[in-house]
Amino acid sequence: MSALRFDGVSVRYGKLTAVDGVSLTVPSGQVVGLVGESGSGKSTLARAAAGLAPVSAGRVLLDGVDVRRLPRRRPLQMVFQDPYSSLDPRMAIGESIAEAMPRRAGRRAEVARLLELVNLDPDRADLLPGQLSGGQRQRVALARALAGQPKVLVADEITSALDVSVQGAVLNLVRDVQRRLALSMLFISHNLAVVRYVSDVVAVMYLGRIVEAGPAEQVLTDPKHPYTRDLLAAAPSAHGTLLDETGLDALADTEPADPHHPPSGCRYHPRCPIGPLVHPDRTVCVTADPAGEAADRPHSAACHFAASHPTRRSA
Ligand SMILES: Nc1ncnc2c1ncn2[C@@H]1O[C@H](COP(=O)(O)OP(=O)(O)OP(=O)(O)O)[C@@H](O)[C@H]1O
Repeated sequence: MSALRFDGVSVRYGKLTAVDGVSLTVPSGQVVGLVGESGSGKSTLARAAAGLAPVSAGRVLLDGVDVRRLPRRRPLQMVFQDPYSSLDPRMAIGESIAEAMPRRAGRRAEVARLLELVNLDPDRADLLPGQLSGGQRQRVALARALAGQPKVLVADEITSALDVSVQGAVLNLVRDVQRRLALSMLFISHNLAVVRYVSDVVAVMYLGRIVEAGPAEQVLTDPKHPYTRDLLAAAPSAHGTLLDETGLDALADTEPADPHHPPSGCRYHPRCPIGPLVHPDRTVCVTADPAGEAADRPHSAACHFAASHPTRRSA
């Protein structure tokens, strides 16, 4: 089992800081669900873990080792929204899986074992990805990721492009495999119900920063940060079934955030229902960055006034 740690990680694309000084740990054998609106930096953080995004500050550590120093066949593998990003459409699925294996010996048997692990018939190893359904292709992408014998999986919106009818099955499979192999997993989804279903810990991202993190149930039933509360309020089905759409993007009746011009102080202050919009004396929200408040406590929120406002549960 291995822990993945982001240690003050920033990623810049030109003048845009997509990820800004993020510190977050994915503990051994646990699932950390990462949520936030589109453009908050979730995929960029995931890509930084896999060495696919340019880290301009900080480090990503796997068991204390900088991921930039890991061998090419990394103990960290990614599964993406679109399985075609890891599967060659002209290559038989068995070959795609075999190609990702560290050793040549015993590949055929290992391909069969992996196909069985993801509930696919090993006799279908000669099919091309285009001959499978979307859900089956995503199972193959998972098998290919597992072929690299990872310790950590990074899953980025892996069910979002699938038919609603197969999302639950793929999700169950991923959760089952994660538990069986005791993998550590960073799991990204815009669907709060999906994140709740698989995650031990939930981290909430806003404009490149983690604004709240803690045990999944606590964050989702007793959110501390006004942004998390607004997200949950905009997603009434967060506690509903897996198949409900949660509509994270429906949040803003206020001005959406512009990552090119992040606000001063707390980045949520122009939209915040407990900030200077409503309490003009709360100038600290405009002048001081509350990032320090989100230290490595079990349940932390980067907000100057989180403590002075009752949570939903106690309200
Ligand atoms: N390769 C890139 N070059 C320039 N800007 C990028 C690049 N990748 C991402 N960005 C920008 O970085 C910010 C964060 O994007 P990112 O895709 O990480 O967000 P996200 O939370 O995953 O959103 P989504 O849910 O829509 O995928 C956005 O403003 C995006 O436009």
